[in-house]
This record gives sequence, structure tokens and C-alpha cells, in this order.
Amino acid sequence: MSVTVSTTRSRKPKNFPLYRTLPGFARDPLKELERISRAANGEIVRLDLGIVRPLLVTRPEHLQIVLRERSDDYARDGIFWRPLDDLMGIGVLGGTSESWATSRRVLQPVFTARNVRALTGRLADTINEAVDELDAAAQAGRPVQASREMARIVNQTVVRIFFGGKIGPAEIGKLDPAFEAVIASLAFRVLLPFMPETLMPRGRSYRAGIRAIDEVMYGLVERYRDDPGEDLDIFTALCRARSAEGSGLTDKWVRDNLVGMYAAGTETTATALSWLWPLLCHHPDVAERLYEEIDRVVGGDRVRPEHLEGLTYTKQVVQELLRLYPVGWQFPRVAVRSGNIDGFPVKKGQTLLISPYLTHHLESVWDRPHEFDPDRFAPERASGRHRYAYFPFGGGPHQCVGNHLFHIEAQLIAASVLSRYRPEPVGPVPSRPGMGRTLRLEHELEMRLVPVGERK
Ligand code: HEM
Repeated sequence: MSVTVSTTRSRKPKNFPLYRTLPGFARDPLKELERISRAANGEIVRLDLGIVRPLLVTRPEHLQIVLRERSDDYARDGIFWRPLDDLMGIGVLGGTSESWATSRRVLQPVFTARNVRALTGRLADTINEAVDELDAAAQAGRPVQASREMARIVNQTVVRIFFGGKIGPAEIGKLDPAFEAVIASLAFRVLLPFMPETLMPRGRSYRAGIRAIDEVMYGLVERYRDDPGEDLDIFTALCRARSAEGSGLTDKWVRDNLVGMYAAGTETTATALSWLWPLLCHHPDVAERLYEEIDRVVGGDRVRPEHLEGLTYTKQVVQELLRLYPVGWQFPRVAVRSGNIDGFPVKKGQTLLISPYLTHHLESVWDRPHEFDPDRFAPERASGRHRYAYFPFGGGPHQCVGNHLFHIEAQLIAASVLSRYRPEPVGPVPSRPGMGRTLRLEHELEMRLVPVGERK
């Protein structure tokens, strides 16, 4: 679809009033947003949600303006982001635009494709070890839970590449439940931004979680800050970072960035990978092609960095999975000044709802958008697509720094598990996402992992 974006003609956004949308939002908020997005068909529309009246922006040409071309006019701020302030502090996911810029300047080079490749050997070893722990259940024919196992494997992996050997089991044991408690309560904070702190659901476990995270993180900073060594882990890179003037950055800065990246990198990756299993159960044809590739490339080996190059269909499956279920499904912006997008007026202070989930499901942008078809990402079909037709990792100055890391992790985890086991569902297989801060499975998937070779 090619669209001319005008800055002169004036257009009025269609309004979706609360009395029309409320019943739908009460039944299934995500479905209601999908309905509105379909009705808007790429035009900018206004949602009247009572206390906020965001503009819904879904067309790739408009997204390019908001996220990249005029990103200074549309800030990552507002009631959807403020609940994260306590947790993220002055790191890359919080603070002011100046503190963000310092963090971004330091972090971007740490996560380049080249640097991430240097971590791939360590990633593969940690993933293989975490996948070994599935063997007892697989041999006994005992079902496992897809999301829970993905979270375990991803957490073990992220801890290793973030902290190398610097963190001990007791600290890890403290960190995991603390993040779980904080993330569970963030959903309430995002949905109830006006609720006083004392009445906030799960407020006590949230505060206890933050205290536990601080104890572990500041403890690590104290032990290693002055002598972090030469290891390739992310914590070492943060300890060695210098400001633009050449001085070291504060302990709080190191803590806030570690926390921000840990929070941004674990739940998203684990949730995305939990979608692999229901998709394979629902699409046996895709599953067979994937198994064929993994058997051919990895076979009976333990997965290694050298296998990545041959795992091209695996990569397409992961890309298409993130098209259907972009787990960071919405990330709003707030207009810093009044202006217009393609003739639609935008007032200073107005919230803009940006959602890869909605854009990825637009019929004007994607052919058969609800079908799972990894061949969309075959190189010959992907060329010519608008940059913002597919944006699970955002775009512009705030584009996700974990993009390469996610892809390598995802391919290695899929290949490590599937070179050894085939999933067989036990009970219902989820097909709709549940709406929260990320796009999770609507319910857990119980599956048996049948050792390769034992399959009928
Ligand atoms: C499936 C996996 C992931 C998804 C879908 C995802 C999605 C996103 C999205 C949509 C944004 C942009 C937010 C915005 O513009 O407002 C973002 C930013 C970010 N992501 Fe990710 N992410 C993933 C994995 C990771 C990983 C593994 C890391 C780090 C280890 C990471 C670190 C970050 C950081 C630090 C930012 C903020 C960048 C900035 O504001 O400059 N993400 N991510």
C-alpha cells in the first residue's frame, strides 16, 4: 500500500465514544481494539476512554512520522510509562530525555550484532544446560507447562549473559521472585494510574520486590564496580562505561540500567517463545518443515553457534510468530507540541496509541493477516514491505536494543529443544492472547515432550 502523507489538508479523526465501546471493552479489550482498528482501516481515530482520549495510529506511513521522522514531537511519556519510574529510575527505560540519551549511547554498542555474536557460544552452552533439565519429565512422559519452561530457560540464559559468573545462586534465587512480583503488580499500575499508592493492588509485594532487587543489584555494584574485569557480560560493560566527559557513571545509573534491561529482556523473550508451542500444535505443516530443518542442521548434536546460519526457516518462524503476537503489543507516545499527522490535528499533551499488534493484523497492510505463514519472511517476499508494516521491536531512536539478542536466543532455544523433543499437547491449546503488559497465552499450555526417535 502506498500512501501520500499530507501536512496541509485538515482532517477530523472519527470518534469512538465510550458508550459504544464500553460493552466491548468490558467483554474483551483486545478484541474491541481490533474491531476499532479494522473499522478505522489505517485512518487516525480518537478513542474516548473517559479519562483519556488517545488517538489510535496504525498506518505504517503515520507510524514512521511518530516513531522516527518527528520523534522529538512524540515523547515516550505519560500515564502509561510513569508507573515504571520507580523500577527503571534513570536508566534507558526511565528518567529524563538526557539520562535516556546517556544510557542509549553506552548500551547501543554493547548490543550490536557483532557483540551479541561474541556471546553466542556462552548463550548456546547455557541454553543446552537449561534444556537438559527437561529430560526427566520427557523420559517419564510427564507433561510440562510451555510458558513456565520458557521463562525458566530464558531466565537462566539472561542471568548468565548479563552477569557472567559474578552472581551467585542465592542472589539469583532472590532476584527471580522479586521480578515476578514487581512485573505482576505493574499491570495494575499501568491500568490504574490514578490509584493512590496505599490502595494499589499487590502494593506490598511490589515494594518488597523493589527492595529485594535493590539489595541484589547494589550488592553486585559494590563488589565489582571498581574492578569488573574483562568479561563480555553486560554488567561488566556497564561498570566500565564512562560519561561523555570521561568520568565513571553512578552506582544508581548502573543499577537502573541493569534492572531496566533485565525487565525488558526476560519477560518479553519468554512470552514470545511461549507462543511457539501452540503455533506448532495448530500448524503441523509448519512444524514438520521446522523439524526437518533442525534435524538436518543440528541432528543429534548439542546446538552450537555454527548451526545458526543453517536455521533459516527457524528464523522465519520466529519472525512470523512476532508478527502475530508482538509481545510488546502497545507503547504509547505523548505529543510534546501541537501539530498534525497527515492532516489529522494532534493537540499538545494528547496520547497516541501505537500498537504493532493492531498494525500487524490490518488487511490493508498484510495479506491474510490472521494466518500463520512463516514464508512471508522468505527473503523474496519480504522485500518492498514498508519499514513500519512490521515493527515488533519499535523504531526510531527508542528502537529495541535487544533485537539481535532476542533472535539468536530464540533460534538457539527452539533448535535445542526441538532437536531432542517433539511437543504433544495435553488438554486445550491456546489460540487467543490474553491482554496484559505483554501479550501472553490466554491460558497455560500443558504438553508432553516426546524424545526424538520415539515418535509414532
Ligand atoms: C521478544 C523480545 C522483545 C520485544 C518484542 C521487545 C520490544 C521492544 C519494543 C517494542 C521497544 C520499543 C519501546 C518504545 O519505543 O517505546 C523496546 C525497547 C527496548 N528494549 Fe526490547 N524487546 C524485546 C527484547 C529485548 C531484550 C532481549 C532486551 C535487552 C536485553 C531489550 C531491551 C530493550 C531496551 C533497553 C529498550 C529501550 C530502548 C530505548 O528506549 O532506547 N528488549 N523493546
